[in-house]
Amino acid sequence: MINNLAAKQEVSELQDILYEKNEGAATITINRPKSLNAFRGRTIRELIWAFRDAWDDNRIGVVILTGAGERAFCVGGDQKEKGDEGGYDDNGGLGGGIGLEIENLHQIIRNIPKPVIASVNGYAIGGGHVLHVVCDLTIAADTAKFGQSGPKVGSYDAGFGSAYLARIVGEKKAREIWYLCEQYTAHECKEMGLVNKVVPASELRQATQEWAEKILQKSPTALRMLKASFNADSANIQGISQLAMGSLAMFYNTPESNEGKEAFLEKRPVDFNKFRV
Ligand SMILES: CC(C)(COP(=O)(O)OP(=O)(O)OC[C@H]1O[C@@H](n2cnc3c(N)ncnc32)[C@H](O)[C@@H]1OP(=O)(O)O)[C@@H](O)C(=O)NCCC(=O)NCCSC(=O)CCC(=O)c1ccccc1C(=O)O
Repeated sequence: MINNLAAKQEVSELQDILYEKNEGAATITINRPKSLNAFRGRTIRELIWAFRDAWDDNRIGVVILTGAGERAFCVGGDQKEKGDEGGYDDNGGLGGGIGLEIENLHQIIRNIPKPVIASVNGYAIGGGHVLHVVCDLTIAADTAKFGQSGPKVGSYDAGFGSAYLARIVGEKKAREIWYLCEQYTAHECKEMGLVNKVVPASELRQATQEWAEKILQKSPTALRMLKASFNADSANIQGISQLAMGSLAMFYNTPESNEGKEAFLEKRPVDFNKFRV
């Protein structure tokens, strides 16, 4: 898996996340609010490092993942950091060849033997939506918005982002989410079984804390084994995820994918018609 000593050297100073530990709970906050907490290569490396640290620390029994500011949890890959020739290359993190170790991040969220709560404080879009999907539990502010956007911007997560999503919301709904790229309210997501609890935005922090405290009162071994059991049923998606990220690396090198990215950055309507041949 991941050598956390090497990772620690690489992220010796956290720039893109905040990380705090308090009475058994570790809170990881994606801290790029100016970009609506979009992630770049460094962000993913820092997230992996923090999850690994929480894994190694026996005093930690629950992990909370959230976003800084009031607008966003995370809106996926930072389109402004994406190069013309294949992914989010910023000198490292070549997992899957897309310049982001996103597969490793999904794996560590799933495999850390402690419950992970996504505390969704705003937009959870694209790769940011996938992050809450792979967390064990999701508590959302009533102002939060959820959705996938890949096919609008020339991207996709055809691993846990699609196959595991379908297990949660059902095949039809998962296809709708990806094919139409619409946004859904927190209450709509609760109805789909995609969100566990919705609270007023001003109560999100407190509600998340209360769930963390309830989890901390439970047997850590029982929770560890239950999480392993829940994971076992969807473990085959890891192989699909490898294929998906490998194909994404090749897709990012195409004019079709670039059209999606450029249209978003230039704030103009996208034109994929020329690729329907
Ligand atoms: C999130 C929005 C719906 C918010 O809309 P709105 O409220 O109108 O605000 P904006 O004015 O659009 O945005 C404010 C400000 O933030 C910048 N910004 C927003 N999103 C991004 C981003 N992803 N990267 C960089 N910057 C972003 C925006 O440009 C504005 O800045 P200004 O300087 O003021 O112009 C809306 O913003 C939106 O739809 N954003 C795009 C979200 C997106 O496309 N995310 C990536 C999707 S890719 C995907 O879904 C599948 C792929 C995937 O999951 C994945 C898998 C493996 C690796 C990476 C990814 C990945 O996510 O890329």
